[in-house]
Amino acid sequence: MQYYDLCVIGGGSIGGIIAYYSFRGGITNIPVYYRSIESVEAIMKNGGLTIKYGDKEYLVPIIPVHYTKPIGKCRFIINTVKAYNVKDTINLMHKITSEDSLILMLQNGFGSLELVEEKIFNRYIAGGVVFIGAERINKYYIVHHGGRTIIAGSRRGFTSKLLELMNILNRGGCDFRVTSNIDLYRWIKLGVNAVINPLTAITRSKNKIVLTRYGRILAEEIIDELIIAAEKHGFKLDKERLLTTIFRGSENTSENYSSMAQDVINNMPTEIDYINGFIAKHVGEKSVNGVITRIVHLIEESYMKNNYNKS
Ligand SMILES: NC(=O)C1=CN([C@@H]2O[C@H](COP(=O)(O)OP(=O)(O)OC[C@H]3O[C@@H](n4cnc5c(N)ncnc54)[C@H](O)[C@@H]3O)[C@@H](O)[C@H]2O)C=CC1
Ligand SMILES: CC(C)(CO)C(=O)C(=O)O
Repeated sequence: MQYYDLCVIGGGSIGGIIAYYSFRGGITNIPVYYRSIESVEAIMKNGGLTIKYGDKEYLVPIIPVHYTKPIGKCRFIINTVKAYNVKDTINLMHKITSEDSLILMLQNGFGSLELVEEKIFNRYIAGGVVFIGAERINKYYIVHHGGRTIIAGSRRGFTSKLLELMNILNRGGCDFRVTSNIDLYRWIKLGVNAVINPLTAITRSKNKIVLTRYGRILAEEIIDELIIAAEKHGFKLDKERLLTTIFRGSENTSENYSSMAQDVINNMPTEIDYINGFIAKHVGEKSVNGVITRIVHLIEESYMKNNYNKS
């Protein structure tokens, strides 16, 4: 059985960026698991992934693998598929891990980490929040639009494995930090995503749309409800600090189309149920977050075939 230091599941925008930082951090053989065979072939032909960061392009020589054909076990597994695809990767995660492996889930919103914690035992499991803007232009070309921070932590108690992963990614230039209170950061990141993602998706705009007059008004309305939801889970969030974080995040990734705007532009499903839909579940479906969730679902229905008759 072949052993690898680090594998990525889901070679999209963030998966590609993780491969980039890992390679620069000294990991040379990085299996990246793809859902489509066309992606595997395109990346082989290109000799790896091309990552554009600033005005430079870097070729990252990964090992592209189809997710149905695992090639060995991994010490670190970074899962970067969309939240609604996580359930399809459970089997793969079982196959490519041993009891010594650490799985890091990097999905936005709430639900993905919980699902993996529920389904996978005898493994180290952590969650992380990503403050990086990235865009997949084609199957092998990804643009890094800014931000470089990832905060990670395990809800199953401290593990030094996260510090090992931190060393690799820090060496590669990623500002990867480890926290003992990952849920606090997940709530803060939920605030960032609950504002930036739907506003950019509805308007098909870059992240800087949030900095406009109406972007700021809606941000406040969304955040007021998030604070109520967080309180129900025992987290007291400060509104002004949260808004500052959100507006700073929009500035740092101003030229990025958020992951949800990219979904809408590419006629793909969105993660709205894991973000604003999750908040609406706590504060009522008639809330601002409830309305935003339904508007994004309406937009999805406008392009997802055969959905028009669904109730
Ligand atoms: N793009 C961004 O700027 C940011 C994204 N995020 C979050 O990171 C996560 C990933 O987002 P993106 O990279 O933008 O998504 P993406 O859609 O670009 O990439 C996800 C990839 O996973 C692949 N995939 C789906 N099912 C699979 C399977 N069973 N096996 C292997 N691969 C599979 C898809 O084909 C796709 O290429 C999301 O939860 C998103 O919210 C967080 C921060 C920033
Ligand atoms: C940080 C941000 C807002 C970057 O665009 C993001 O998390 C996303 O696009 O999903």
